[in-house]
Amino acid sequence: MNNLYFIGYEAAQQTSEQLTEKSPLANNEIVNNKIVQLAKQFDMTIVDSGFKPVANQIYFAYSHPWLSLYLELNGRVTRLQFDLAEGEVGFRAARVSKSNEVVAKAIGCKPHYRPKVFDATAGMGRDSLIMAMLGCEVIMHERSLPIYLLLENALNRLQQKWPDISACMHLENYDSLQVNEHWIRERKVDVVYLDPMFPERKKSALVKQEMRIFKVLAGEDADADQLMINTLKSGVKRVVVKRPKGAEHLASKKPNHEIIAKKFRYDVYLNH
Ligand SMILES: C[S@@+](CC[C@H](N)C(=O)[O-])C[C@H]1O[C@@H](n2cnc3c(N)ncnc32)[C@H](O)[C@@H]1O
Repeated sequence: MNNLYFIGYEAAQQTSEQLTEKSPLANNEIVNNKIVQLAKQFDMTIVDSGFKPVANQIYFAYSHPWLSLYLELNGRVTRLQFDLAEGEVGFRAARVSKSNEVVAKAIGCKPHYRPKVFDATAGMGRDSLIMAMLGCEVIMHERSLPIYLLLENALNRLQQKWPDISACMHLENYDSLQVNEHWIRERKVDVVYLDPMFPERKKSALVKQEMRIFKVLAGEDADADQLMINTLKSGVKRVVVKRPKGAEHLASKKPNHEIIAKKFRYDVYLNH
């Protein structure tokens, strides 16, 4: 998946037929500037009219302030955008309860203490948002470039709505497997949070086409055990792993304790 193409926002349609229509780049300065800037930064091609979407190629469209990704999967072109401040995600985030959130217990929040968290598998940024809402500083790593770009765009929109919260969320396009003891110490990380993909999620959450596309972009996270081993070696005080109920422990490491939530569980490891 090395080829990423930008299309103008006029081309931001949802079906293959519509995508093949003539679609000149929008005559809109903000939109054009944003597309040109991203295309330059990430070495992408700008496609502005009369193209056919190719299976497994990723297309982006920017319609200020939304970045959308289009991917053809099984003959259907689907659009993917990330919400943080908007929709259900924003609604839930606005109602975060400082005392009742399960994640607050898992990461070790206390009445006058908020840990600095490193979310090593940022994804759609939803868990990071909840932790930032709880008052934590969160460093977020996402290694998939398309997912990173969508998340960065969602964070930009979050900044308009909740600037104080977005100021606590620091996203980097980086592979967390590279993180070591020195980095953890230098960035003053108290807790590492891991939520790698889990194949069995296919049956439940991944039924939606958007979630299938997310999985194509992120892959299976087959190296999650290695990430866990590296994380424990980094000497961080606490590691929290989000797992589906009934799943094995990452790297077969038994946690110090488990917190069971409605749909998943948290494995908590304390590093002494
Ligand atoms: C299940 S999703 C995380 C969902 C996230 N907790 C949320 O609330 O939206 C897993 C994400 O972690 C990313 N990921 C997996 N291993 C990684 C690594 N070693 N470094 C950076 N990102 C990683 C994947 O690309 C994927 O986007």
